[in-house]
Amino acid sequence: MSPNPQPPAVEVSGLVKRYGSKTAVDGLDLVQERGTVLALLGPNGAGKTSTVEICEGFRRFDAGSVRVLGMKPGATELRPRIGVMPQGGGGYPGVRAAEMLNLVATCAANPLDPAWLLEVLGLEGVLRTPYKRLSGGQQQRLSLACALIGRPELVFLDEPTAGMDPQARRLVWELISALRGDGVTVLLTTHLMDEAEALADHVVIMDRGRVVASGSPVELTSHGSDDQQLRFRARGGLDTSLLSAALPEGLRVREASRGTYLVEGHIDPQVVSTVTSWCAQQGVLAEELQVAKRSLEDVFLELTGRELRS
Ligand SMILES: Nc1ncnc2c1ncn2[C@@H]1O[C@H](COP(=O)(O)OP(=O)(O)OP(=O)(O)O)[C@@H](O)[C@H]1O
Repeated sequence: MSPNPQPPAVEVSGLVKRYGSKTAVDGLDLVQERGTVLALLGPNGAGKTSTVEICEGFRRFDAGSVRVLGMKPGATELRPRIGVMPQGGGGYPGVRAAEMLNLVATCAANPLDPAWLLEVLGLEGVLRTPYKRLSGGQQQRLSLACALIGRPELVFLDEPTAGMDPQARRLVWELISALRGDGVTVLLTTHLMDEAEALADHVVIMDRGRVVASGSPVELTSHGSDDQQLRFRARGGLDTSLLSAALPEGLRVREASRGTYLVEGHIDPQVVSTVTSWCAQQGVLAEELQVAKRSLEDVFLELTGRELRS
C-alpha cells in the first residue's frame, strides 16, 4: 500500500442542502476516483446543480462533509486545479467569443492555446461574435472552453450539452472522452441517459435530493449477462401474477408505472408470443411492444415509478 494515497477527486458524505423549508439535497453520499467521469443523472429538481455548486465552492451547505481533491470546497489552492462550466453558460454579454476565452486564459499559469481550443469546439467561425449573439449551443461550448483553458485536473460540467444540436453534442462528447484519456477527472450533471451511458465510468442516479442508485452503466442496466426486457403498454391494473404464471420460470413481470409493463430475463420469440396472446385473452392490445436491453431510464423508472424525463 502506498504510504500517501491520493484522496479521491470528490468525496461527499451525508450532504444536506436546504432552501428555506425545501430540502434540495437530502443526505447524499458519493465518492469519485481520480481520472474518472462521473455523471449525476436525474430529473429537473433532483438536486444535481445544488450538489455540484457546493463542490465548486459556490454554495454553502447545511450538513455533511465535502472534500474536493482532499480540500474544503472553495479553498484558494483549489482554484487553479479545477474548471467550472456553470449551467446556462454564464458569459459576459458584450464580450466577443475569442476575447472572452483569451481573458480567462490570462488568469491561468499554463493555459492551453485558445485558438486551438476554439477550433476543437467548432467555434472558429464566431471568434468576433459577442457572447449575447451566439446561439445557446455556442455559448455552452464557449463556456466549456473557459472551463478547460487552464488545464484543470478536475472539471465540473453542469448539463454540458443542454441546448446543443446533435452534431455539437457529439463534439462535446468526444472532447470529454479525450479529457478522460488525458487523466482529467470530470464530474458532470445530465438528465440525458444516453449522455450518461456514453460518457460515464460511474453514474449516480439522483431523485429528490437522494441517491437512488449508483454504479457503472453496465452494472446499473444488467441483472445478468443475457438480461433483456420486453416492455409494453396496455390498460393499467392487469394481474401480472397471471401473466407470470403463463411464462417460463425465471422471468420477472411487473407493472413499472400505471399501464407500462416489463417482462425481464431471457426474452425469446416464444416469450413475445405468450405475452401477446395472454393480452389478447384479457381483451387488451399490447401496444408499443419492444424488446431491448434495460436502459438507465428503465432503472430510474423501476426505482422511482416515474419516467426520468418527466
Ligand atoms: N436558490 C434556490 N432557492 C430556492 N430553491 C432552490 C434554489 N435552487 C434550487 N432550488 C430548489 O432545489 C431543488 C433542487 O434544485 P437543483 O437545481 O439543485 O436541481 P437539479 O437536479 O440541478 O435540477 P435542474 O436539472 O432543473 O437544474 C429544486 O426543487 C429547486 O427548485
